[in-house]
Amino acid sequence: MAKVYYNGDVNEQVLEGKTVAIVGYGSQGHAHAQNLRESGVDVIIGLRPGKSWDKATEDGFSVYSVREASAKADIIMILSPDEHQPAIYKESIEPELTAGKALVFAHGFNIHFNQIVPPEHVDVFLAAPKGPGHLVRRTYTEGAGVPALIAVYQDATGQAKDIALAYAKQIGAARAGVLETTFKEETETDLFGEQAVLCGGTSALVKAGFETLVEAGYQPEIAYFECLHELKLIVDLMYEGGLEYMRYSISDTAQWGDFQAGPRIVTDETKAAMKEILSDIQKGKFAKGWILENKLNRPEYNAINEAEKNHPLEVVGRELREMMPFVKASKSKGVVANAKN
Ligand SMILES: NC(=O)C1=CN([C@@H]2O[C@H](COP(=O)(O)OP(=O)(O)OC[C@H]3O[C@@H](n4cnc5c(N)ncnc54)[C@H](OP(=O)(O)O)[C@@H]3O)[C@@H](O)[C@H]2O)C=CC1
Ligand SMILES: CC[C@](O)(C(C)=O)C(=O)O
Ligand SMILES: [Mg+2]
Ligand SMILES: [Mg+2]
Repeated sequence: MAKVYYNGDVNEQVLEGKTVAIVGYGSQGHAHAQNLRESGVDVIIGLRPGKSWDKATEDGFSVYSVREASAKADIIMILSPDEHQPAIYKESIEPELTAGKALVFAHGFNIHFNQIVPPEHVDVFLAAPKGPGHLVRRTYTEGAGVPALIAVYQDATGQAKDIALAYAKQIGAARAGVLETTFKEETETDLFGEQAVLCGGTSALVKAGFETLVEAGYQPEIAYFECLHELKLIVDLMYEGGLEYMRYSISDTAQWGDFQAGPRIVTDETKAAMKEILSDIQKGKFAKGWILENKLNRPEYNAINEAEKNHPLEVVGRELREMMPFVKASKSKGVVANAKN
């Protein structure tokens, strides 16, 4: 059984007297910065001039160039997009990495796939929330938290694990649970989870269900509610009490349908595809493709992104959400206001 750390297991005093620089003020960046500050940590922000710089300034932070912030900080957390991190690191962070500082990641991609190679005299660790940044922030303000993983890649000070735990605690994660892992395990499981289940698998399932109903002549609005909107309500039940609680709440008819239809949808073939996806991640094939796609300025990413925005599911969804103020309310909490460019 994995050891899970909670608030009482963690000594946050190791962060006392230390300055944390958060590089990037997007989904994870704004959440880490605001949660750490409210937990009493000294936080500064590293950015290039632009929208995020203005937002972080508006939110009351001292904002510097990434180089200046890296020079001032003891702990440098890189929360810019994975694909920009190697260049930002080389140009603005590496020159300021004096002995005893800590370089921190929320995802292990660039260390695990050797895109960033830090000097031996710094701590390198991971504090990776297992949830979207806007929920890292929202749950913190509600007195709860999103669980996180920590991992130590280099321990130059002998304190890397304690600092990692304290960091995770101060963003609110130890309210929910913090687990120790390795960069390899975090990177491979995170990529697998988002591709096969959480994002890729779920989006494809929702779209296929919607298309099946609409192609059979049913109203798109009904198909949207059935295949997308209600998914959140079902997943909320799973989140609160596992599959058992979800099945307790749904009708027996639905539960029988679940048992009968589930294995016809996710077949041995689907599982074989999942194994292939995992293998591509483990062998570095996915990473290589993503790095190349970025070098070419994302031709495929941009084309698919545009087509997806115009999918009938998205068109009808935008219209229906306009009529649901409680759904739109999440925008004012920052989910869309802080969205990526
Ligand atoms: N999104 C999530 O919820 C999760 C993300 N992670 C990890 O967290 C890290 C951050 O991801 P995420 O929060 O999605 O990132 P975002 O895409 O939200 O980050 C955007 C931020 O990075 C800044 N940025 C972009 N390029 C540069 C640059 N060249 N110099 C300085 N700042 C720059 C942007 O500023 P500007 O406005 O100037 O463009 C903006 O503030 C990644 O490692 C990711 O894998 C881990 C768990 C979940
Ligand atoms: C599920 C996607 C994620 O891994 C996350 C929010 O945890 C990400 O990279 O954004
Ligand atoms: Mg993740
Ligand atoms: Mg991820």
